[in-house]
Amino acid sequence: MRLVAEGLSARRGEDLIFQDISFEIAGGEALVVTGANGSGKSTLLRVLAGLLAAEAGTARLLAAAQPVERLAEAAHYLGHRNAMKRELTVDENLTFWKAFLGDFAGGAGLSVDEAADRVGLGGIVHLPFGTLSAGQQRRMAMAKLLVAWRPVWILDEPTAALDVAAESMFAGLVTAHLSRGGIAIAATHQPLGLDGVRELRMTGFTGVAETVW
Ligand SMILES: Nc1ncnc2c1ncn2[C@@H]1O[C@H](COP(=O)(O)OP(=O)(O)OP(=O)(O)O)[C@@H](O)[C@H]1O
Repeated sequence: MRLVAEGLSARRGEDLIFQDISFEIAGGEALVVTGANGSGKSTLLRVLAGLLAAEAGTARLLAAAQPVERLAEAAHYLGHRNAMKRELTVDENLTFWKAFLGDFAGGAGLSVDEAADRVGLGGIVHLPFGTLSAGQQRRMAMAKLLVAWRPVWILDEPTAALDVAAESMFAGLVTAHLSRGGIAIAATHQPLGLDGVRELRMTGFTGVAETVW
């Protein structure tokens, strides 16, 4: 499996945020996206996740398991927000995501209870998500990655609000995902505690006039 991005450019409003970004990631590899605030990390991840149209370029997953029309079909996206309903319990939220996302070919997600155990929160799946601490909420959002098998993980600041123990737990989740042949792309200001990770450094391109193209 390979994720191939070629000539990606993106615009927010009138502004060109970045241009001509190309990279290739094989199964089992991770790419960390770094750069200053506003340099376009989240924008790039949103383009990869299919949430924002690219101005130019393509991102494709070449997978042996099944033909992939859109990268988003094979990807989990964990954004700044946790994408959980506050008034539903942890169990109800994760059960929804498990059914909604389904499994991509070549793998199977964990049960809700197993996923909660894996993020160290096994005893509290009956609680409304909104009653959890910020760090617990983030851990539960990570459990979403585990309940449905998707080979590509797209992660925006995944370890914000996590304590040191949770950071190392998360590094373990990503390492296990890579060892299953998965791919991880993470924007971060903090080291993720992963070995041998490639870096894509965003330098920013905001405010450049269209005529510069
Ligand atoms: N919805 C939007 N409309 C217009 N401009 C936007 C929008 N969202 C982001 N931008 C602009 O796009 C640029 C890149 O933002 P982006 O969130 O991708 O950066 P980032 O590298 O992820 O930043 P941070 O490290 O602060 O999270 C910024 O100049 C931002 O102001």
